[in-house]
Order: sequence, then structure tokens, then C-alpha cells
Amino acid sequence: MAPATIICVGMAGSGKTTFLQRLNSHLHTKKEAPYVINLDPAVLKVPFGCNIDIRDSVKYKKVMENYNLGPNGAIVTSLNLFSTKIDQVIGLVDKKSDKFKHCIVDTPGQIECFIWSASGAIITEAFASTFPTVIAYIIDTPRSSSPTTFISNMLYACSILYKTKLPMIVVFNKTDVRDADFAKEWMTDFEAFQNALRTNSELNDETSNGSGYMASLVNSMSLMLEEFYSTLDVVGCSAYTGAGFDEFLDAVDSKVEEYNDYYQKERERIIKEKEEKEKEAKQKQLSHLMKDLGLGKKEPVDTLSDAEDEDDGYEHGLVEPDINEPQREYTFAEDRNGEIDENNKQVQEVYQKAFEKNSKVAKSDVAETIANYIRQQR
Ligand SMILES: Nc1nc2c(ncn2[C@@H]2O[C@H](COP(=O)(O)OP(=O)(O)OP(=O)(O)O)[C@@H](O)[C@H]2O)c(=O)[nH]1
Repeated sequence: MAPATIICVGMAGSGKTTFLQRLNSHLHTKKEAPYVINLDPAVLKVPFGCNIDIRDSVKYKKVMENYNLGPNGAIVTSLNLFSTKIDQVIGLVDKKSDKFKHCIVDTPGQIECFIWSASGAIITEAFASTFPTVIAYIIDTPRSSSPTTFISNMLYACSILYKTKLPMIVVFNKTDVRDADFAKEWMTDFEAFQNALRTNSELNDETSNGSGYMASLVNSMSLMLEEFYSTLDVVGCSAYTGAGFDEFLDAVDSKVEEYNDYYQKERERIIKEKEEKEKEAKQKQLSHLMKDLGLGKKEPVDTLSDAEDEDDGYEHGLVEPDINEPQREYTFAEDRNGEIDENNKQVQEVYQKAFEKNSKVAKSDVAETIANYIRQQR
């Protein structure tokens, strides 16, 4: 069975690295050592052993110096450089894929550098098209206890889900500081969230009672997000104490199933649709080309030539064949047929048909067609 890839994303300081460190040791104690990848080029120390580390191939400080970039620009550029080798990375993971059940990936703290960059999309896409891939969105629970920060975090999660089109688990981390029950309740009970909005002191003074601008904006957003919540798995974890990690692994299993049943088919459908569109566009271009060459028309081809009125064949650049010259092959030799790919085959067929139509000769031998054409002109 293909290993599940868990891509860990989250706001800076939400605890991604600590979460992965705990997940790594949790899997080790279960004797299911994972394959670990670090994609954060700016991190100084990774507190766990990595199988692949972006810092081994891209030097973040050098990128800053060489390209004259600030911290975020250098992270994006480092990811861009790394993504050019992503097929090799996937190859390495694939080669060892029978030795582990999970591949865990840490991403840069600056979430936007990964999620909204071209390279981030290339990297996630590369994993998702090879392995069942799940996004773990890490949230700092104590910092999301106000309805506004909670909704901002949820909006971000929602945009990531629609951007990556991959199954997502929302992980409320740091439950040793604040339990995640309030967040789970807000996600399932609309009334509970409404109450929190009405009683929140940040959003209300004594008179407004939930009717202020911010409160009504948050209210509308929560309504909009209700449907999105139903697509998520929600888990409360503490990277410090290790609580909730078995529940997280169960959620990964259920999301992998979901990936296999729904997301994979949907991805295949999108890829197929894209390929068909490209094929159609190619075919259109080809018929335009044929039209430009005059090969698709019924009327005879107009040739622009200074020597149009001359009937002497020699003036048209025709020469007597050299009897000493070896006979040329005009079609591919049998053993070269395998080199023609499907597209070329189609192009060849279209040309062949156009040729036959033009010269009114049914035979497919191109050389003979040309000979007939010359005979007719004499
Ligand atoms: N109490 C508590 N603190 C935690 C937990 N997980 C992480 N932290 C703390 O949160 C802070 C940020 O943790 P990191 O793991 O560095 O977070 P990160 O998201 O990887 O950070 P960046 O990569 O810099 O964005 C650190 O001080 C951690 O010690 C947890 O479960 N409980």
C-alpha cells in the first residue's frame, strides 16, 4: 500500500515543528518509523532526524546574498530552486515506500510562502499525484480562543483546502494550555458560536450586544464556513504531552480512505479533462496549419512563383533523376515505426489524407503520389 503523505502547514509559531517532532517519536514508539522531509530552508535546527532536508541542497543565506533578497523572498526562491528537483525527491521517497507507512513533511513558518507560491503548488501536486496526501493544518488553540482569531484561522484553512484540493485535518495544538472543546463546539453548534459572539468583550461594548460591524462580519463569515466545517476532521493535540496523537493517526487513515475514494478520482478526472483540452487545441492548431498550407482545401493549391507561366519542367527546379543515386525511402522503415508517438501518428495521418485528396490518388505511397502529380503537370 502506498504510504500516506502528511503535509504540515500552519501560521508561524502554531507549533508545526514541535508537532512533527512528537508525531515522529509517537510513530517510532509504535514501530512505524516515518519518512521525514523538512521543507523549511530558514530553520536553524530541526529537532528530529530528516531523510530529506531542503537545507542540504539550498543554502538560505547564500540565496539572500546572491539574489539580494529579504527573508520571505529568500524562502520563496529557495523553494523554487528545490522544486526544480522535486521529481528526484519523489523518486527517492517512492524507492523506499515499502519501508514506511507515513511520510511527514514540515513547511516554512511563513505559510503564504508555501501555500500561495508556485513552487508550493508544484511540490504538493507532485506528492498528491504519487501518494495519498493529507494536509494537517496546525492551529495554536490558546491564541484562537476569541471568535475573531478563530474565524480568521478557519478562513485561512478554508482557502488552503480550496487551493490544494486535498483532504484536510484541522489540528488544535497546545491543548495542554487550553482545551479544544470550545472550538469543536463552535464548529458544530452555530448557536454556541452566536453566544460567544454576543458575549465577547473585544467585539461588544455594553450597548452593542453583537450588533457592531466586526461582530456582524464575523457572524456572516461563520455562516459561510458552516458547510466547509463538514468536510474537515478536527483533532485536539498537545505536542508537549503527546495527547491526541492516536486520534490524529485515526483521522489520517480516514482521510486517506477519502482521498482514495473521492479526491484521487477527482484529480484523475481533472488531469484527463486538461489533457483532452490540450489535445483539442493541438488539433485546432494543426487544422489551421493545414489550411494555411492549402492542404485542407478542395481547390488546387495556389503557388507563388516567378516561373508560374513557364511550362518547362526544368524551369520549376525539376531535374532529371540521377540514375547513380540510391533510391530513397519516403516512409519510415518498419523498425522505426515504434519511434512515432501518438501525436505524430495523428499528424502523419492528417498529412497523408490531405496529400491523397489533393492529388486524387488513393494510393498511400507518397513518392508515387508526387510522381503522378508531376506527370499531370506535363
Ligand atoms: N504549551 C505548548 N507549547 C507548544 C506546543 N507545541 C509547540 N509549542 C511551543 O510553541 C512555540 C512554537 O513552536 P514551533 O514548533 O517552533 O512552531 P512552528 O509553527 O514550527 O514555528 P515556525 O516554523 O517558526 O513558524 C515554541 O515555543 C514551542 O515550544 C504544545 O503542544 N504546547
